Amino acid sequence: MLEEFTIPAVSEALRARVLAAIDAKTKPPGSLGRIETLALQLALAQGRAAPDASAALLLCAADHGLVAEGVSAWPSEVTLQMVLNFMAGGAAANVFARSVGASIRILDCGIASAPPDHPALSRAGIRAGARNALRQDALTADEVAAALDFGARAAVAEVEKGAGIVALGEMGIGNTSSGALLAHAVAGLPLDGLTGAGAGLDEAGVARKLKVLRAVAARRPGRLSPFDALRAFGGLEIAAMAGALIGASSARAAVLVDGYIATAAALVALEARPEAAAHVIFAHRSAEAGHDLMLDRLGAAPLLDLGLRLGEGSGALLALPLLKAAAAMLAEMATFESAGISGKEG
Ligand SMILES: O=C(O)c1ccc[n+]([C@@H]2O[C@H](COP(=O)([O-])O)[C@@H](O)[C@H]2O)c1
Ligand SMILES: Cc1cc2nc[nH]c2cc1C
Repeated sequence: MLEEFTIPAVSEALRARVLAAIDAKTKPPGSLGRIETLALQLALAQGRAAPDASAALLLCAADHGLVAEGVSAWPSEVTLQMVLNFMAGGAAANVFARSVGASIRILDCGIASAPPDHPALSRAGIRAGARNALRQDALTADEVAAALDFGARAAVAEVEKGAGIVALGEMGIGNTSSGALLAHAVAGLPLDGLTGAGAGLDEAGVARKLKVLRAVAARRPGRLSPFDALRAFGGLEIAAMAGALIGASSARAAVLVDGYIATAAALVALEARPEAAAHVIFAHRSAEAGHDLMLDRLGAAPLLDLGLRLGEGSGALLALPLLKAAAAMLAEMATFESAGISGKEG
């Protein structure tokens, strides 16, 4: 998967240097807890002792033919309508991005009806939505490869424009179904534990969704490779996020993963490219059932637990100030020596 995007190995010399720099700051060793490990992770991911916390959110949007089977409380048109909202600056993602100083690039990875041109929009031009995965594979091999490549190149472009952190968020009615199916097929997690309300199904709706997902999974039973799972279950935005994770890692950025669907993309990408793990930070624990199963499988300790289940990168943007604080700690905090403070006794 994306072999041309090679991910540099973490420098052990840099690790020692950054750990020493953190311990030289005016605080008892370890007293900034997770902020210290975040600072180290940012530095190692970026390959520099003074990491950059400027962030770009890739907002990956696409549609899903499986919505025809009643797996979402919302119609597919809402994907495009929300993308128009992103363009107008009115969505939660826009509000939070403005409040934390992150940029947003909207990626039309395969929306059923194309949005109008906009300076913040890039188009994949692959296909207008994934096929109905109950009837046939959601994507062809060429479509998966193109979506991975589109995401990887979009991420590299953001790093080249100056982002040290690439945040991954999405918009796609029906995409919790793809997320559940991918986590089931790639990681062997149980489908019933992975199936939740998504954007607002009631109890009967969740039961219907689980029935559909079981039937979809039965069409492609057993464990699948990350690539084959994306073919079978889609979606284009999830493949693009998986590609973006690999692309951003290859370009020496940290990757900030949003909620349930972005984590499914990370599960797929890290199964294919485990060497990217050093770059990946999980922003929050979503309220969507099954997110904790994915996070546990990844050995991830998300930064926030706020009961969020929106998507669109909202949780990643809310976690960003913690990363900014970690980078600022490394860059700006005085050392015992510079501040003339006595060292610890004993
Ligand atoms: O990020 C999450 O944890 C999350 C959890 C549930 C739903 N969503 C959002 O809701 C949409 C998918 O929900 P659904 O029910 O249509 O599959 C999609 O646009 C996601 O951004 C997002
Ligand atoms: C309104 C709405 C906004 C969203 N943002 C991300 N997923 C979403 C799903 C819905 C339904």
